[in-house]
Amino acid sequence: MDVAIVKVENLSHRYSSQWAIQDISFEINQTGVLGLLGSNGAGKSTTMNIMCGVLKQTKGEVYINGVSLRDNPVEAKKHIGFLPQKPPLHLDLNVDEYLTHCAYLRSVEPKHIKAAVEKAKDKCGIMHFSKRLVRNLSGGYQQRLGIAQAIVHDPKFVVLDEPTNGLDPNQIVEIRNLVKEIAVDRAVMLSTHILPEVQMTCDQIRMIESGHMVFAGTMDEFNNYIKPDSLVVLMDAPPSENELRAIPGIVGVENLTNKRFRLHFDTMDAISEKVIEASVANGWHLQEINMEKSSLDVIFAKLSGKKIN
Ligand SMILES: Nc1ncnc2c1ncn2[C@@H]1O[C@H](COP(=O)(O)OP(=O)(O)OP(=O)(O)O)[C@@H](O)[C@H]1O
Repeated sequence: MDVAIVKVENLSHRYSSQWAIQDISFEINQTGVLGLLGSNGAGKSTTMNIMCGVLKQTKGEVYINGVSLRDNPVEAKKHIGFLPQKPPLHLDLNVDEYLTHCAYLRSVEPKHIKAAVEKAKDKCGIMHFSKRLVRNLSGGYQQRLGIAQAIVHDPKFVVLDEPTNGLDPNQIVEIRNLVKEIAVDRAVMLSTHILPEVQMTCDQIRMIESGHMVFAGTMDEFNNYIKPDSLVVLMDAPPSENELRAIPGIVGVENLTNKRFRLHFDTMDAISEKVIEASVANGWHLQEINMEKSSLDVIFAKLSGKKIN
């Protein structure tokens, strides 16, 4: 069986007397972007810092590519790249000097450093800035450089802490695309507060609240965490509300505007088909039919308030 890229086992951490996270467990088995969500103070940074080997956990284990971060930190860290919220840039070095320094710190073999630097620059679209001082790069290119330093040693696991923070809208789009690109052949864990960013970038979601894991699943599962219970329909020749209420599965009808109705249902079992069939059979001239899904904000709020057992 293939070894997990990351395995987190019963991770708990206490700052003085206060538990910041408790009993967090999950695995990352595939490449792609995993979003780590949670309100302020939920425990995301604590979890990420432990997973990057920056903070030593009170309890539990983290394995990176099967290597224990506690027992063999040097070996485990060869497989980890990290871009903290504040990129660790050396403003007085040029791009090549800085990346060479990072590759050296990351134990890339000296004979492979030049190629590793070129590859990271190429991946991050900063080839043309090789000799530019880091301080003279724009915010977006500094962030690209931050990502380049996180992948210069070609790690299997990369952690990015709010990588689009402080960027302008164009730079944000570019960095999101870059994050998706680097996640093609490695696992990327992304912490962000921006829910549309999560939707656009992430394949998997883990959500922490008050130090506990409250959600673990795919982006689709997160999107559908709150089951829809209504449809909005537009009909050119609508029947009475009573006739709509008589469709099997429909339990309530709201007249929204002229010819537009919200239909509440109790079970999703082929409900759209039932409405369409009734419309065709009775000549109601159905023009539009849309399932009403909860927004990410509503799902996030519901999970944030989830009771911890
Ligand atoms: N160095 C520290 N000493 C004591 N308590 C800490 C320390 N760092 C974090 N905490 C506490 O641990 C809990 C989790 O904090 P953490 O920074 O991991 O949350 P977070 O989800 O990353 O929050 P944010 O989104 O605001 O960065 C919070 O209650 C926080 O106050």
